[in-house]
Amino acid sequence: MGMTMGEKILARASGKDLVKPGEIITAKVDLCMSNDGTTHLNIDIFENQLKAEKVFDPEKVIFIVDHNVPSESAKTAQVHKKMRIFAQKHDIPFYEGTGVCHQIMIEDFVVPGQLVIAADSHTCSYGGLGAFGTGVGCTDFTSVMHTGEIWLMVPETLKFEIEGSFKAGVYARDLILKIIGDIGANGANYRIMEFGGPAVKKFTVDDRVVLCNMAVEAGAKTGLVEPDQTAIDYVEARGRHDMNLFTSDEDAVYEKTYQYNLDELEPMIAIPHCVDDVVGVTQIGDVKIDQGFIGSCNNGRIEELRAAAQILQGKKIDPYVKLLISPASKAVFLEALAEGLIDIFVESGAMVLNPNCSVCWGSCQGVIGEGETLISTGTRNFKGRAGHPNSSVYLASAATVAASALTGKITDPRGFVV
Ligand SMILES: CC(C)[C@H](C(=O)O)[C@@H](O)C(=O)O
Ligand code: SF4
Repeated sequence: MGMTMGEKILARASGKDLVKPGEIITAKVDLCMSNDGTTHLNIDIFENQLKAEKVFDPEKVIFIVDHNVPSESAKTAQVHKKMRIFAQKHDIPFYEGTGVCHQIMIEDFVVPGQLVIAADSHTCSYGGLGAFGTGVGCTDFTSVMHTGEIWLMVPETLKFEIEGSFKAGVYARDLILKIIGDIGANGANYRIMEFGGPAVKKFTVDDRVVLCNMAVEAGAKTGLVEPDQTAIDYVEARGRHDMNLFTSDEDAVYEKTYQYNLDELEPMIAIPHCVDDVVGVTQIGDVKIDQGFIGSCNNGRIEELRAAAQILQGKKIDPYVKLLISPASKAVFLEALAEGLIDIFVESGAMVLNPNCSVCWGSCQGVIGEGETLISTGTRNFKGRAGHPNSSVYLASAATVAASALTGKITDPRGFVV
């Protein structure tokens, strides 16, 4: 019986030839990462409860300040200071204010075939490069940081076979929203979502990351795309050459297979307050907005910024609407600057912010008030996610957010793209 690529990654990490769903393994971790959402708690557990002296490997533990940066309060400044001191003491890579943690991991660390554990739920993003990334809580993370090992149950795998090609104005973001809407927020609980088929083979790494990043919003343990030349080129261009290219066997066993055709896909919107409450833009009706946000680990990369710039070029946003744009990393920001995208955003009336979690996290900048409505490229639209408990968040693609900022209400971007 064959194995899926996810099973192969876990077999390698646990030193076995074969693993099966349901089996409990002890695996060696290739990298682990923690951000300012919870690292202060991890440090407390590490120092005061474990009384640990050293991290398992200073080259494999990464701290990233991205959620509340620059700090908006003395309390978060203290959290960042604690991270900085620990990182210096243990001589581990430390990033502050240079991008959303997952984007930095993808740009600077992850290679196909790795097992990566991080104290953040969207660690599943690394499946875009063919790596098994998964998020854990503080106690599990602290133990990984100390021992370099973790126990895991091997998940079942769901296969998503994608064919066709995107119509103008429709993106990978719309596909993942559609999938989550169809299978539900618990539809992939503790499963691997493996995305494949002829369409995905043609996807860029950015698009693959968009799919895998939101796997956790369907409850998945991770999302994966088979690594190929596209993934190899991405990591080799960034100086990383040592990798394992695991692909699924012909006779691998999947719990279920789903089929999607991109030719039939329209721009999709998740309506408040659940990520799986998804409708097509043509069904949305008249929804006025107060603010738009383009950014996050799901949709703040260069391809999404290009899509937004194409729509905003030479136009002005609605004078009673704010549009906030935060490139996902310093590298993305510099690329956007070089391509003239930042000029287009600023000329349109948008506010361009430093790379960080920003409005997606809803506690640092661009917080919305009572009764306000946000349309966002972030990952979640839970009640209060972007600010006041009585506010509303709609999730959509960068193109839909840009088109909506121009008109002041949720708008189909297809009328704006060529
Ligand atoms: C702060 C962190 C623990 C959290 C997560 O795990 O996802 C955050 O990144 C989020 O998106 O809600
Ligand atoms: S951008 Fe949003 S989803 Fe991603 S890590 Fe930050 S807060 Fe979490």
